[in-house]
Amino acid sequence: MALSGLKVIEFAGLAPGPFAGLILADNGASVIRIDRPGASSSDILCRGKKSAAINPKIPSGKAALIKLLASADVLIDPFRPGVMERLGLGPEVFLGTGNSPGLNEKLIYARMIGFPRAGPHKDMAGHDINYLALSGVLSLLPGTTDKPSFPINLLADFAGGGLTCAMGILLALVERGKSGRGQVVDADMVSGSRYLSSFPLLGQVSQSTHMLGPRGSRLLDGGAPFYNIYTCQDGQWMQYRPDSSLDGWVPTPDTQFDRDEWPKLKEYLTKGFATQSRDYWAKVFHGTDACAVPVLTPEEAAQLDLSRSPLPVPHPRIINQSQGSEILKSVGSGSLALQPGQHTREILTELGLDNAQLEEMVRDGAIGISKAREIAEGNQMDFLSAGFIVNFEDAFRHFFRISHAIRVQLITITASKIPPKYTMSKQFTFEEVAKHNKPGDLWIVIDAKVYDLSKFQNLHPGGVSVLSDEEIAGQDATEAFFALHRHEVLEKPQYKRLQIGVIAGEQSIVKAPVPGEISKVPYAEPSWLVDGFHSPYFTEVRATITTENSKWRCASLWTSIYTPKLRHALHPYPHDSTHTFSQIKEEDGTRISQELVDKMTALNFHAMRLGPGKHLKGLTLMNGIVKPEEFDYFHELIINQEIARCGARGYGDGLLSGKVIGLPPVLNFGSEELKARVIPEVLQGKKFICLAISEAHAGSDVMGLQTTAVKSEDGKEWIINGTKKWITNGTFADYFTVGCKTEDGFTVILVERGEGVETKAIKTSYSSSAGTAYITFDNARAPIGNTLGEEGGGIFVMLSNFNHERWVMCCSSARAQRAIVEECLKWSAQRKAFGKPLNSLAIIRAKLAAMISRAESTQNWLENITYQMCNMSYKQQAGKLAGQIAFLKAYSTSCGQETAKDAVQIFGGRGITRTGMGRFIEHYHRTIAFDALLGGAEDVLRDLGVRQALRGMPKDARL
Ligand code: HEM
Repeated sequence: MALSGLKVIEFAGLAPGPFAGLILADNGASVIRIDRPGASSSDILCRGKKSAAINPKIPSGKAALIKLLASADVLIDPFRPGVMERLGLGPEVFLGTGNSPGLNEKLIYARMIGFPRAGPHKDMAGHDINYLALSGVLSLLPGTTDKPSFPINLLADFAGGGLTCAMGILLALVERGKSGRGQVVDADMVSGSRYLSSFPLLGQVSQSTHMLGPRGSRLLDGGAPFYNIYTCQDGQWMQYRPDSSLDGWVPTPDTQFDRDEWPKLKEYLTKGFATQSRDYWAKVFHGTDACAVPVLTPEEAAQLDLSRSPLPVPHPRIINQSQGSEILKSVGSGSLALQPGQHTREILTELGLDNAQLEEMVRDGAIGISKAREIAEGNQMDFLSAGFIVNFEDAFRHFFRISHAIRVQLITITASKIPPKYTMSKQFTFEEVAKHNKPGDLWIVIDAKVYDLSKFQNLHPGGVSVLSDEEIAGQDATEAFFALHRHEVLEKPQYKRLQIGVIAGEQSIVKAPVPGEISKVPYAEPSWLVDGFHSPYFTEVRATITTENSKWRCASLWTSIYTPKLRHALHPYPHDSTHTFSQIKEEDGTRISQELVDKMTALNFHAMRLGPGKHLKGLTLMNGIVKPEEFDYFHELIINQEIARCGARGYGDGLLSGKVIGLPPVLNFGSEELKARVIPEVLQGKKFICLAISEAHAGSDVMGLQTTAVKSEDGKEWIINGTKKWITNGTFADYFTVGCKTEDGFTVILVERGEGVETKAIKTSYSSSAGTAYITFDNARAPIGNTLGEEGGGIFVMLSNFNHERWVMCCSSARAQRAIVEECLKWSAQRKAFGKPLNSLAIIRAKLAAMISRAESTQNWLENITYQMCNMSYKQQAGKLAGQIAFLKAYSTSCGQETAKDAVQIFGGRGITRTGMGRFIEHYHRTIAFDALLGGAEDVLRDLGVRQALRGMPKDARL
């Protein structure tokens, strides 16, 4: 194609810039749209383009953009004057100035703005209608006598703007072919509209008679009866330059240009056309030179188009560019939706950036990587789901490959796209459904709802043959469906739309899980949340809060997280209601947004995660649902368990787990000055902190750590050297609570991010949403006042911290096991093997029994220890509970590992598949190893517990 090999970088903007890019893409150019990370896009002019989400305000993002532009042919700048310059991406950077060379002097730097760049309106915001108004063209357009009307946004945005800009780019390319140099193309919509309107504007200047007179009286603005639109009998219109006669007054050939006769001629034509339908008149005039044609709808126009496509095809056609396949291929070469960041990884990898660099850029907010794979899969599934126009193009592309015949049929279907044939509440009988039992006319019933899969069948990820099976097509496929799909499949908008009605007199029985609702599945909730059960620990006061646990989730924190509006703001790419925020984050690995951190701050969530204590004084907790002085470890237990409920392990840690383990040493052992400075900003989510103990050299063995801290000559600072590994939240932390070897032994020091501190991401088996880091301290400095506890007394600081940290892990582990129990109970009931539900097999029941027992025993032991914590001082806890908690931690994670293993056996292949029925099992099985290591490996902890017990043995104890 004409522009093959041309690399175009288009900064995302409104209609004109994207249209210029579209013209280039349609003609073979590779167009990359640059979006802002986290932005959403409703741009439909994205056919054949790719998207990279890059933030030029972050240094690494800017560097990547410069690299990209240094190898590009064309840049499309849609911003107001000065924006690109302020970003350091102005034309001079690439094209050079008189004195200094540019980075890419072949670049064609196309600038598309509204008002002329040098005029008085240059800095004002505007839209098509404003540019048209200032161009002088709007005042010439038809309308009523007192004001003109405007042709939607076609004139300034597209004709005077995008098209003109594309023409400028082509001219510059021709020029570059001669000179070898690129240049700036300066296109503004006011000037473009004026140029485009040369005919009427020149007509005005030359005082052409056609252009004279008030609006509505001139040749081309509705004045002339023969340049007009007439309503026919059926309410449709004819556009007409006539040549006819009628009773009474009869126009003569001279009447046409006799302006005094125009009113009569108009009336004559108006009455005449109203006597017959539009299609009647269309037939009368067809094939004549009367210049009268019907006014078509876009769908009808599509039928007449050579391409037979409802999508406008690139034009003009260039000789040798075959009008059939080439054009259609280019129309079908992209979707009407382009996800911001969909191709970031691909584009930047091509540019030479490696995965580690990309990960780091994601964390820095320099780039956004949307879930391209899912989107690609989504596109596949989305085709034609309900004849929605946005899906049409993919469907078209898909079918185009299959056969011409189907393609034509498809166009017919989608051209009449809009009103769905049925509403979701339309009632059918099983007999009616049964008639639709063939490919192409295929309905099924799932849980009393009727789905029309005729258009979806070829796009079904499980294939078409399963759907056309005689036991499925036209039948009640509820059982077959739930054996193979999670319920949330039906909740996804693209599949929900397949529902065309319900079965009369039948009730749906499958209930979609509602976030925040208490599960009715046995053992899916701890007993104190289950109706009819009692607890010694969850008192009336606490129970109100806890049994309204769902309220906690629904009404406060979780609503903030899951509210669709917020979710949209936080995560702009499309997803359905059940594909929760946490799952998305877990998958894309980006860190939680500041907006979410702030929402949590508003509830004082960060403070509550540190347990009861002075730090809560004066705070309003959870919108006042619990008083600071009443807040105890049971409340904190609930918080920890609610976080675990999201079933996204890395994301859970990304919700600032680093603070839960990194801040207590400051809280309990920091100087007053340090506490006053650090604690408020961390609890308010303004700064992030992590605990940096483990190293490549030593993990559970803290005394084997090799990071050193020595005092500076003046004795005022620590100078720290060494490395730390597997540090949760480390990639984005501002503060590091660091375990160091010092002269006196082991000392804990608070180090601030600054010179000598470097962090980089470590890829682990869970999500990089957790910000797991490798840290290097290279002569990093910290004031002596940042010492936490005694010099050489670090082990004491850490021991008391370990208790809390391990207990938090036990809370999460108990909850996570329960979620797996629920999954397994549901799956074994709905999955059939050897003709019976899985749960009819004794071996499966034995596995369930073991899982339930493990989850229950972990929770019950946990509650007992929590009760002890509520009744002991921090110091007493350190002395008495270290062993208990170490045992529980080792027990719960070993239970978790067993449960993960059993669950995979129950789920079979699905248990190791990242999507579909077993996705939570796969996730748990993959990430449980973390829990078994963090806070001390299981064997180390057990041994610690026994040693503590041995120390407590009475000297006189004898058998
Ligand atoms: C509204 C109707 C249906 C929709 C929207 C639908 C959608 C899907 C989706 C999205 C998948 C991908 C699986 C996943 O990752 O979860 C899938 C897989 C599958 N579907 Fe369907 N489906 C429907 C009906 C059916 C029916 C009635 C059958 C009949 C047996 C069926 C059989 C399958 C099979 C065998 C797979 C592959 C499962 C696997 O890989 O484990 N589907 N379907």
